[in-house]
Parts: sequence; C-alpha cells; structure tokens
Amino acid sequence: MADSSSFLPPLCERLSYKSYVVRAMDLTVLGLLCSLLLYRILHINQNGIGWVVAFLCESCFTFMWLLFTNITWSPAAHKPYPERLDERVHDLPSVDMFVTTADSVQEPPIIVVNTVLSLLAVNYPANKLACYVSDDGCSPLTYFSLKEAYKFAKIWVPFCKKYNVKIRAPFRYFLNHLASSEDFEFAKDWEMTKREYEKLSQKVEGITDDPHWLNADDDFEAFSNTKPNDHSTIVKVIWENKGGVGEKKEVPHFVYISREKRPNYLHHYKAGAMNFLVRVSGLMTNALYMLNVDCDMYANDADVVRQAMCIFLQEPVNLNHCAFVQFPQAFYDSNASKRINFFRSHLERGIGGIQGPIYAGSGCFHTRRVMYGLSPSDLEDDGSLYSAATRDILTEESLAREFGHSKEMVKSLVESLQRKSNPRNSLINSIEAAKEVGNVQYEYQTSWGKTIGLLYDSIMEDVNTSIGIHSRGWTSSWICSDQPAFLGCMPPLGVDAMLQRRRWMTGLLEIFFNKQSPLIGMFHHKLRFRQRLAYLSISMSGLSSIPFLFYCLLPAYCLLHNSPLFPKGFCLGITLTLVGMHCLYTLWEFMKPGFSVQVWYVYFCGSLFSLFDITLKLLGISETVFIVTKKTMPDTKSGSGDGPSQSDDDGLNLDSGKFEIEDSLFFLPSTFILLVNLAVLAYFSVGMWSRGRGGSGMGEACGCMFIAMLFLPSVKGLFEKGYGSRLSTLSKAAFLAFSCGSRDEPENYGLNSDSNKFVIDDSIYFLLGTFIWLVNLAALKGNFDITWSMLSKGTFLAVSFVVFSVRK
Ligand SMILES: O=c1ccn([C@@H]2O[C@H](COP(=O)(O)OP(=O)(O)O[C@H]3O[C@H](CO)[C@@H](O)[C@H](O)[C@H]3O)[C@@H](O)[C@H]2O)c(=O)[nH]1
Ligand SMILES: [Mn+2]
Repeated sequence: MADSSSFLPPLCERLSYKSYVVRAMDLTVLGLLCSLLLYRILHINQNGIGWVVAFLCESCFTFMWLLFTNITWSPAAHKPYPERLDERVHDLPSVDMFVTTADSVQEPPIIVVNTVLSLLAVNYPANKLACYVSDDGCSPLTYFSLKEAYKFAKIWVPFCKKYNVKIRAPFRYFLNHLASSEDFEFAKDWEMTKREYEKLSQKVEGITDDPHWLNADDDFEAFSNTKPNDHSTIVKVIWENKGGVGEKKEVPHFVYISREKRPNYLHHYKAGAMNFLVRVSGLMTNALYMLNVDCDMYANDADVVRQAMCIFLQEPVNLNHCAFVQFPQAFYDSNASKRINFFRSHLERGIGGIQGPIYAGSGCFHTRRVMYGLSPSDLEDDGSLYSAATRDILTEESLAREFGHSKEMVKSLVESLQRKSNPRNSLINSIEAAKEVGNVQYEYQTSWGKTIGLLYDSIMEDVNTSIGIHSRGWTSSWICSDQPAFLGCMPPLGVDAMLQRRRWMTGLLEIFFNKQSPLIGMFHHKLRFRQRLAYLSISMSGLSSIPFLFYCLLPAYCLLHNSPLFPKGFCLGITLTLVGMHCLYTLWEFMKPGFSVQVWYVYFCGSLFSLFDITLKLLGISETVFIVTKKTMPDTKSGSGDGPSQSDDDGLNLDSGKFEIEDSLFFLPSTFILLVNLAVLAYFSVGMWSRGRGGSGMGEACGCMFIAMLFLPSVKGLFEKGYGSRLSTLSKAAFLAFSCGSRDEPENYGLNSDSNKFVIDDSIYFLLGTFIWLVNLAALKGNFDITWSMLSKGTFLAVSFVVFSVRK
C-alpha cells in the first residue's frame, strides 16, 4: 500500500518535549522531600504520634512524586503531515468508526447526531469509511434521529467537501455567522444548509416517545415492547455506500446497532458495547483500523483520519509496532476543558515518551488485529503473520473457541489477521450474522473481554485495555496538534464531576487490584519498566487521598496535643521551601489554565469516595457501576449546573445494585476538615498565652490556617449551588468533628496545665456549635423551602450538640 521510496519526506515525526528546567525542578522537590524524611527519621524518638503519621504521609507523597517524575521525564509526541499522505500512499486503508451512546436522556440524540455528522464528513474517501453507532439505550428516538441525520448528511457532506469546511459538526459550524464578504454561491448554499440543519434539529428535539408514531412506521417495530435492559439485538443498515454518482457516493456506510440485553446478564457497559461493535464491523466491513469516539466527541479537525494514517503507514512499520494512535481529548465547555486538557495532555505526553500513551476511551484509532489479541511476536518484519503463528492462530477450532461460534465471524477473522482486504458483499446480507454475535450468550466461555477486544474487569475499560496491549509489547502514539482533533463535553463542576471522577478512580483501583495489576510481574519485560511505573502511578491515584486526608488533619491534631508537626530551624526552611515550591510549581501550574480550588477539591473528593466503592467491591457487597454523565450542547448549557440532578436517596439503590452516596455527602469531607481546623484555630488563639514551651506553635497554626483557606471555597460551593441538604452535611460533619474531639480522656477535658498537655476544652464545642448555627441560619435565610426532613435533621443536630456539650 505505502510507497517505499525513501526520497520523500516522512509522514510523521517524533517530537521530544524534554526540558532540563522541568527535570531540575522535579529533582529539587524530590531532594527536599527526601531530606525532610531523613530529618523525621533522625528525630522520631523525641516526638509523638503526629510526627510518625506525618512521616508516613510524607513517604507516600515522596513515592508519588517519584512516580510522577518518571512520567514527566521525557515527554514526546508525534507530529503527522497529512498533506504528504497522497504522494506516498495510493490506496488508503479502510477505517471503521464507532460511536457509543447509552441513554437518550443523558445523551440527547442531537449531540449524537452532530458527532456522527462530523465523522461522516471527514476528509477521507467515503467508500473507505463506515460509521457504526451502538445504542445501549435501545432508544427509537436515537434511531429516528440517526435516520434523519443521514438525510441531512446527503446535503452536509458534499457541502463540507465542496467548501473545505474546517469544523464539520453542524451545531458548531453554524455558531458563526455568515461573513458579508462571502461569494454569492457560497452564501446561497450556506443559507440552505443552515435551514436544513435547523429543520433537522427541530425534528430531533421535538420528537417524543409517543407510541403512535412508533407503531405507524414498520421500521420501528423492533423497538416495540423493549426496555433498555431487556430486548433482542437490533441491527439497522441506515445507509450503504454502493458507489454511484453525486451525493450517493459521498456518504459512508452508516449502521445502527443495539446488542441484546437481558436482566441478570452482565453487559459490561461500554466495553461490552465496543466488543459488539468490533464484531459487527468485522462481519460487515472488516476495516484494518477502527476509530472509537464517545457520543459527545465530535471530530473537530476534518483531517483526523488522515493524520492517524500518517502514523500507521509510516515506513518501516515494524520498527514502530504501533498498536493505536491516541488523539488529545479536549472539551468545549470552557471551565472543565482546561483542567482535563492540561492533566491528560501533560500525563499522556509524558507517557507518550515511554512506551506510548494510554488509550483514553475516545479519539483513538486501533488496529483491528491488535484488538484480536495479536502480539508483535506473531508477525514477520513485513507485517504478515509469522508462519508458525499462522498454524496456531488460524485453525478453525481455536478461533471458534476464542472468538465464539459464528462461521462468518471466523471467516472475517482469518481475513483480518492476514490483512486481506475482503471485497465487500452487501451489508444487508450480514445482518443475520450480526444479530447472532450480539446475543447475550455469544461471549460465554470465549476470550472476549478477557484477552480479546476491550477488557472487562474494570469500569475504566480504556486504561485496562491499554495495559493489556502494552503488556504484549506494542507501542502507541500520541498525536500533537494545534487544533484539538476531538471536542466533547464534561459535566460542570460539582456533584456530576465528582461522580465521574469517583467512577474513574474506582475503575483505576479495580485495575490496581485485578490480575493485570501493574504491581504483579514488576519486571515482565514486554511492558517496559518505566511504563509499568506510569501505570502504577495512575492506577494508584485513588489511594493518594488517604495520606492527604490525614495530612489535612495533622496540624489541628498537633495543635490540640501540643506536639510539634513541623521541624525547627534549618529544616523548617526545607518544609517551607517545599510548601512554597509546591504552591508555586504545582498549584500555580494547576491554576494557570484557569483552575479553581474547587476543581482540585473535585479531584480529592472523587478519589476519597472511590475508596469507599472499591472497599465494598472487594468485600463483595456491591458492584461498580458505570453511571453515564450528562451531556449538554454548549448553547443550552446555562441551566445545567444548577443543583443536583441525581436522586438524593441515601443507602442502597436497588436499581443499580450499588450503594449510592447522597449528593451532599460529597461535601462532607471538606466541611469536616474545615470545621476541625477552624475550631482548633479558634481554640489556639484563645489559649495562646497559657501554653507551655516546646510543643506546637505558630507553624502548626499557620498550617491550620492554610488548610482552612484551601477548603473554604469548596464549602462555599455547598451553599452557592443550592444543594438542598447542606444542613444535613453540616450536621454530619459537625457530628464527626465532635466525636473526633471527644475521644480524649475525660480527665483531660479543660485546660490542664500540670500535664503540659493541651487538650480539648468544652468551649471548643460551643464555638463549633455557634459557628454551625450561624452558618445554618445564614443559609436558611436565603432558602425558604425548608422541608420537614431538614427540620428533623436540624433537631438531631441540636440534640447531639447539647449531649456533647454537657458531657464531662
Ligand atoms: O453502558 C454503557 C455506558 C456508557 N457507554 C458509553 O460510554 C461513553 C463514555 O461515557 P461517559 O458517561 O461520557 O463517561 P466519561 O467519564 O466522560 O468517559 C471517559 O471515561 C470512560 C471510562 O470510565 C471511557 O469509557 C470514555 O471513553 C472516556 O471518555 C459514552 O459514549 C457512553 O454512551 C456505553 O456505551 N454503554
Ligand atoms: Mn464523556
């Protein structure tokens, strides 16, 4: 396929982003952390429990910093030159494009439609493309919208190609007005296309789940009497590109599928949907490469497919062994976009310089053969199957055993593993075979989800699958581009963002504990050592909230117990430099792209609650569940951030078989930490002059102050967003704070100057209580819909307050 003449310039280039300044900074922080640890060890005998806990927490931070330094040590990315593709490659390979959607309410069909249109219109020969939409919601609305989208595509795709439109998702494109300087013909086409798009979006947004129209159209018969979790497989070929002339040849194949679902059968969320997509597309078009996007991630650059091909088709292929090409993900919702862009690209570019970026779930091109479980060692230098491997892999029984008993599937597999481009017969002819591989029992006792396709044992299926691929010795490539290749949406900051973060962290922890854990087989040679460390760092990120939580309470603890937390003299300098550098370096970097402390809190809190989930899972009490995030169009965005959207039932949610956390509980940790620190600060200022020498002092008080400042904005968020149950959050946090304080020995209550031990005083309870009531009163003033439940919680608070205050 590719022309091997070596005179032509390369299709892509590897760029290194190595920076000695960054390295020096990373090493300095590491050095400072180590000297702090050393100091703590040397003085461990003179100091109390606070000192030991601080040492343990700091050891964790040092370890995490070490892993982080490993990631950021040698960042790299690939720069493709799509304009060189045509002179080098005469016959472009075909590409199957997958879109997953799961819920027509959380993921409005108009968003899916836009994503699909952007893919159908990419700059690539239409007869080499196929677009498959998997609908886990089994929604006739989604199917209806896609059919309408196809009608519009017949206008949209030629329009984009004729005028070389840059952004090919219509909702984005039509946000800009027509410039008056445009020529007449263009203006006419533009107006017409815009009108058609408006008609389409009115139809799609106006459609309801009314059974009348469903019954009226035979095409929707498959959707009658179905439930999202109880229906048979549906496969609909919306459009088949059979060549021809004009618009007919310009729109790629377009297929709607929804796999069979039955209650009591595990369906493995997105990974299950993807594996079905891989099979159906194998039967229908069997392209060598597959693109996968989330339903909200439209292609923002018409050249994405060509860019990816620059990496795959770069000669010599075997030096690279590139299994997949990951594009950066960016988000069109302003505030959220920056935080993720920054983190993801920072991390991915770093890992991109080791063995290659991690598959991020969306905006990724996979090689079909790799998805089928092939290893680089199965291949000859020219990319054909190694002859011994052929014998093992290509026997019919072993294929059927591993991939399931479908004759058509086995045939397509053989062709795909041998990289044969099979001449297409009609897509319609494959519908029956496609339905068969969507059966709930099809994967039973096969290797799907275990070693083949997307792997199942984590709800973070992307990272999990990625480890599997890298462990077989493949590499991957991270593309750097000026213009974001894909744009999607992120939930607004707040509970939804925390839920998403919590799901991610839980999924990563599942990986940490599953059989692919980066901890196991630490020196397995195919997964490079540094890459393994990178995976370790990522899969452990949920755990980092534990030392952090302790650290946030330590200054308060040490102030109360009059035991030192921070070193004195020269070593205090080290601590201050560390904190200072950390603030300047991390926090500043973090804030630079517009982050707020709240974003940081979402991270912290999401991680904390994932620990809760994973504990329940490891104990076998509940399963981890993929809760789909809500997606909104940018112009209709405004209403989305107000208030919680999930139900606020506490305890076991029977539908999902999982413990749900009440929204307001997400604010519990911050409220708790803030209350403890404020109370201790107040206490400290009252008793400052009567203190003994040698223990804790101003340093620890400053620590408390710093932490209180850090958490204040997130507690403020609790009030701003109008979460109805803030009273309950406050009362719970206060209850926790009280009970922590009351663990002291009874005789230690009050100022005990003999023991030189500064212990909790009754007044602290009154201070805390008064504070809470003042805050509550202020909050209630602006919120008149006080429910009985809130009143009862308030009464509970009052009673517990009195009980605790009179305790002696
Ligand atoms: O049962 C399910 C659940 C989800 N999805 C699809 O999965 C995608 C991602 O879901 P979303 O709610 O948007 O989750 P995010 O946290 O935004 O997704 C990120 O993280 C996921 C892993 O947790 C990856 O799968 C995604 O690709 C990645 O973008 C969407 O297209 C959904 O339609 C399904 O197809 N079936
Ligand atoms: Mn998403």
